[in-house]
Amino acid sequence: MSSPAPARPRPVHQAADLLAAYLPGSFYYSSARGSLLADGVYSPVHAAPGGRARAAAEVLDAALVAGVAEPVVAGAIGFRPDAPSSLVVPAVVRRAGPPRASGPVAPLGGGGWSVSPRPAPEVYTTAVARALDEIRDGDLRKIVLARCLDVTGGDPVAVPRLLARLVHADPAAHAFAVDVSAPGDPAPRTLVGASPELLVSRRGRIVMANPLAGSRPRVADDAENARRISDLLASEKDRDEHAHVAAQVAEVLGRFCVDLDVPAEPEVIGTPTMWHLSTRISGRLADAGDAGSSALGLAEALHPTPAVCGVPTGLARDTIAALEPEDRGYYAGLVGWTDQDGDGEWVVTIRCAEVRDRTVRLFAGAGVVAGSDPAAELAETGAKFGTMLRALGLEGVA
Ligand SMILES: C=C(O[C@H]1C=CC=C(C(=O)O)[C@@H]1O)C(=O)O
Repeated sequence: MSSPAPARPRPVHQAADLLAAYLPGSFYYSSARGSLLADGVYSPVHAAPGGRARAAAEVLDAALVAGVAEPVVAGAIGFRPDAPSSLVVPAVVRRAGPPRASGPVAPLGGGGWSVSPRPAPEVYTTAVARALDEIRDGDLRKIVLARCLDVTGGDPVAVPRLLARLVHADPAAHAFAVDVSAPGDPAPRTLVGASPELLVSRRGRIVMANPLAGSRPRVADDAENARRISDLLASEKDRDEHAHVAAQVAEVLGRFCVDLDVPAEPEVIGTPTMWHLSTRISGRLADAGDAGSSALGLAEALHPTPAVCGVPTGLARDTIAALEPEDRGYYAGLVGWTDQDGDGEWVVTIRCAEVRDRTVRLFAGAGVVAGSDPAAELAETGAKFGTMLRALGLEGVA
């Protein structure tokens, strides 16, 4: 019978070195909690939705016995229940502190970019109008409708530089790069982004979530930003959109936690491109020993929140399938990591893009409730593309 390998001292790494060491094929994740770079595959984790946390716990146990130092399960899970996932226990994991602001990272170069919205803007606004009809006439109360922007350059996209520009633009964001290539793909595919939305994090018994919904674009002028923040806080429509998400996240975490703290009022948080209504929810796990309450188990229980799907969930998911012509793939899913203690961090896969060779497919969605305006939702999704467009050096094209 094999026995666990003896513990080795954890090597010390700098966050900047991990970012510099990232290459396509690696898994990179950083946030205010720390940075993680993982390489190679000890074992993939294959399981159906709802069974991933248990499967992950089993593979982590096996990895520990086989001598993988401080193993984690890392990767991404797509939006739909039948969407692909790319979860692995990597062979080597390096960790460091949170990234810090660095000097500017040089632009990607290349030039000759072409930009195509998918679907055409008027198809998106028509879908929003149809969703509003469904809300008025039926049981749908909220739905998030998304669209894409395909950006193609003259040369293969330098994913490490794109990731470094995202981290530099907002070191506090949940930045990620995950290999999501599937067998038979003609070129490797990488999911890359900087999400502001913490789906769930777990540290020991303490669980946190930060649902977001309700948005205004951020601008350069301080006085105008102050106006937008007070307008957002006062907007019935945005508060309604937000309340659906906060309530569902609190309800799900309430099944796992004691002492759940749910602030009664949302606050506003900012990214370099957007302002959002935000609720920071925290709780203490009742049973921290069960695989179902690992960070991945909690993330699976929470997904999809009404920040990316809607209310009621099943009807919203069906309506999204009927109204969105492009497949979401990994967009609006979850990305993150969980370790053998069940600790970890998972974020909602937004403000992201899938890179394949010379093409970058950006995704953005907007919550639709009674009172939404199709043209305003189109503009909001355009502003949300800003995170990735800035990193590509293409600000203002959407
Ligand atoms: C679905 C997205 O954002 C979500 C998160 C924050 C605010 C949102 C909103 O105001 O609609 C969305 O629910 C996206 O960026 O693609």
